[in-house]
Amino acid sequence: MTQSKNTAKGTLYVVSAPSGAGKTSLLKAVLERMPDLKLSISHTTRQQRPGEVDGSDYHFVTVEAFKQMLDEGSFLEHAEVFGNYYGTSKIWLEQQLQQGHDVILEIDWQGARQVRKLMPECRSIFILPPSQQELLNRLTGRGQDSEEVIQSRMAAANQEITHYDEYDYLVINDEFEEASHQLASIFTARRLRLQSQKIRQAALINDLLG
Ligand SMILES: Nc1ncnc2c1ncn2[C@@H]1O[C@H](COP(=O)(O)OP(=O)(O)OP(=O)(O)O)[C@@H](O)[C@H]1O
Ligand SMILES: Nc1nc2c(ncn2[C@@H]2O[C@H](COP(=O)(O)O)[C@@H](O)[C@H]2O)c(=O)[nH]1
Repeated sequence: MTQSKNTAKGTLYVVSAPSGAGKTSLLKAVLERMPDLKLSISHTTRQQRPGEVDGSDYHFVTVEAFKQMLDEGSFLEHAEVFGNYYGTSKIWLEQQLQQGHDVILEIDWQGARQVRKLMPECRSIFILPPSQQELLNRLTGRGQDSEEVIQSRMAAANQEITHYDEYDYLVINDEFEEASHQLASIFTARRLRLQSQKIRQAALINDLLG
């Protein structure tokens, strides 16, 4: 049986949240449970944080290299966030989706808007912290940003949060385990759709049907 072009494709997910809300930590926990999900690694001009690995957390590039990639049309979307450039590589993403992988983009609301316009079939998820005070606690507790950077991220959080209702799903990251289960359940539910199961479970279904 030949699969139609559309059904063979993976699902694209866009995940956004104010800085410090916990999206990286939550996605890491979900990926441990669902290792076949693919997380896109963005290019950024921001400074590498202690403990971050080039090519794993981000592709850290110079402003010149970023602008060259932009001129060459290498990015699906890009944005300036907190004074640095961030972008999603187009080629890698297209290959993964074409091969049927589900891919997650961890990007800001500006990038999410661009992706929704280009790929309206994507599904988007917004993550909120339980309160402003807890967001500040998390940014401070992470211990990786200066006081000045933390203050600018708190100010930007108010702006980012106003965009929550542009997304398909909303997860409140209060208790970590519960939020990570909720996030995982979004990916799982989509995989259980009949059209998706017909592809994923083709061998089993064929066997049962005889
Ligand atoms: N539910 C939670 N309860 C308590 N602490 C949390 C929770 N979720 C995440 N954290 C902590 O909050 C801090 C910020 O989390 P994380 O780095 O994942 O945020 P982020 O949204 O990815 O931020 P950024 O956009 O700046 O990368 C980390 O120290 C993380 O361990
Ligand atoms: N539009 C895009 N936004 C991105 C991308 N990669 C990350 N981000 C967002 O930037 C901020 C800051 O992240 P940080 O790791 O420097 O704290 C956060 O909101 C990310 O979601 C991207 O490729 N495009």
